[in-house]
Amino acid sequence: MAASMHLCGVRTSGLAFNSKSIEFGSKGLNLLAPVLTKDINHSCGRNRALRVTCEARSAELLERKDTDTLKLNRTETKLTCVMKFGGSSVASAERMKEVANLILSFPDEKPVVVLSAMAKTTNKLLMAGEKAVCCGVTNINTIEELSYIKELHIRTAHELGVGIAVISKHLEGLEQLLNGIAMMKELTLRTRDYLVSFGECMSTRLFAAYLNKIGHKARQYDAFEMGIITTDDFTNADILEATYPAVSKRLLGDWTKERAVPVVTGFLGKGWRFCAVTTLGRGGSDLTATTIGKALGLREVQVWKDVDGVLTCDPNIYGRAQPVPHLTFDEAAQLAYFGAQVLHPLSMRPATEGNIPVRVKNSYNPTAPGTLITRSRDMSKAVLTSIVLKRNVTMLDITSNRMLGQYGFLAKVLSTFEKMGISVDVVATSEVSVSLTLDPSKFCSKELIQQEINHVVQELEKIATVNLLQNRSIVSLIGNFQRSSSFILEKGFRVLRTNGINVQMISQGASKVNISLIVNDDEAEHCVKALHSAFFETGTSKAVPQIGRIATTPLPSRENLLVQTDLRDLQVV
Ligand SMILES: Nc1ncnc2c1ncn2[C@@H]1O[C@H](COP(=O)(O)OP(=O)(O)O)[C@@H](O)[C@H]1O
Ligand SMILES: N[C@@H](CC(=O)OP(=O)(O)O)C(=O)O
Repeated sequence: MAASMHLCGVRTSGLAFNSKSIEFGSKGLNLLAPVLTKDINHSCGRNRALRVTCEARSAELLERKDTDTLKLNRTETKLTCVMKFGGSSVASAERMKEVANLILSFPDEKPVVVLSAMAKTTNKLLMAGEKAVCCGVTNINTIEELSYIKELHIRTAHELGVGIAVISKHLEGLEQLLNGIAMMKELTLRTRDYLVSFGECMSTRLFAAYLNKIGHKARQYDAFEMGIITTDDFTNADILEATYPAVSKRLLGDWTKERAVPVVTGFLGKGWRFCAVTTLGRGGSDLTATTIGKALGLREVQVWKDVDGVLTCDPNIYGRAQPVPHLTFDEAAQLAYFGAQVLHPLSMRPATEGNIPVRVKNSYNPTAPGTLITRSRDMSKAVLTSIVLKRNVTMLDITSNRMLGQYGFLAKVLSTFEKMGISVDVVATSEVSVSLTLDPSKFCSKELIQQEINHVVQELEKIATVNLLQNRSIVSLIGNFQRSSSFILEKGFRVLRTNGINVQMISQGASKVNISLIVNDDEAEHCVKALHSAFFETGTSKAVPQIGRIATTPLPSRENLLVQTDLRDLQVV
């Protein structure tokens, strides 16, 4: 067996598997073996033939007990942390220079740098792609977003003094791709991912070239050639376990040979089956950062933004938002999941698994302490931590036509969503009815959202009466509900009643760090402001006047509030 094989098309010691063949390199066998079963489950789904082949080869792999295992001793690495800079932090040549200075101002840190595309680039690329579909091949150069992207990157190269050679191939490639889209008159999800990848590929090349120019050795990496292996879910791919050893081997291997700062594209990966470029969902560079942090077992992951850390609410909704000094992984994950744009919803997963602290910092204000996210924190004085708003949610009230047993009914309802690939955010049940919310932003196709919703309603109407309620918002309160739920609810509902806001559902997660309220979209911002004023601007958010527990049984009538739980940590009462 060859010592060096292809890992999803990437030349590396390890394994390659696709729908037709699976091959294993002699190096890295033991390293990859323990993770393979998880990846097989994740990726093969119901493809039985593929699963059987994968499992057979996995067993063979484990039996061989190859002694030529790579010794990737974590303690040998001098790489200390990940520093991830978002689009706002690398928006211009001037910002890139500031970021370079910032990195150099920590001489003891040996960071892996992860960058997003320059601000606005991803949106402009997507817009250019949409326009290319219908503008005709001869009119590509009239797409103003293409001109904007070219102009921005060429100007940045000049201002950094690095010459445009580092990005000229990508600029040409981008134009060719848009031509192809115009010719085909279609933009598939796969092409969309390839299209947006140009943003990160160019920002990292410019930045690495600049570091080299100022005498600080740097090496640029495309994540999809570095071992970030994902599912093939274009536009929303999930990281596979095989990523960790592959990334570790590649980065540590190179670092051992030459101490050059790795500058890695955020947001991107390589789909395991088709070997095509994938993306991790909008804001996915945070997930790249924590994935690398876990892969290398680093001391800390820093995500540098344009705000002083995670704030008590979205500053775009309410200007009086304040930084939250300390959060647990669980709190941060809930906050991100329920819509706080500041962190990617899945970014806390690798950090939690690897127990790697995450620090959210402001690249515009580096001396601000930021937010530290760790496994645990002193919760004795914590009450409410943050308020998050997720708009444009659809709510369904589903009542059984027949008096089916609750378990059978619930199973049928949920399997309808499973079959249609629609994820449910929060769910509430009583004996014969279920209420749940759907997040339209998670639907596969923006154009088909209404069609998909109508379809799901039609399916559910075969077994139930369905009431569709659109234009709802989820207002999530993140805090210490283990200790002070009665206080938060009592105070929160008083505020809502005084402000005439009607709450239509309540949801408490089993992890006891969040309660979500469903309100009308047009009342949601007012709701956030009123709650923020009451909890964060009167000095009561830190004091716990009473200790209480929330009842988790549904209230008797659907006309009343429903107490429920979100599906990810379903709590049975
Ligand atoms: N609770 C919150 N705390 C901090 N920022 C928030 C919050 N909710 C929304 N935001 C928004 O998230 C932005 C930062 O996230 P993002 O745009 O992904 O940054 P970057 O592109 O630099 O990674 C902030 O500018 C802010 O407007
Ligand atoms: N450029 C991608 C990935 C990303 O993470 O960006 P940012 O760090 O600027 O949110 C996006 O816009 O979604």
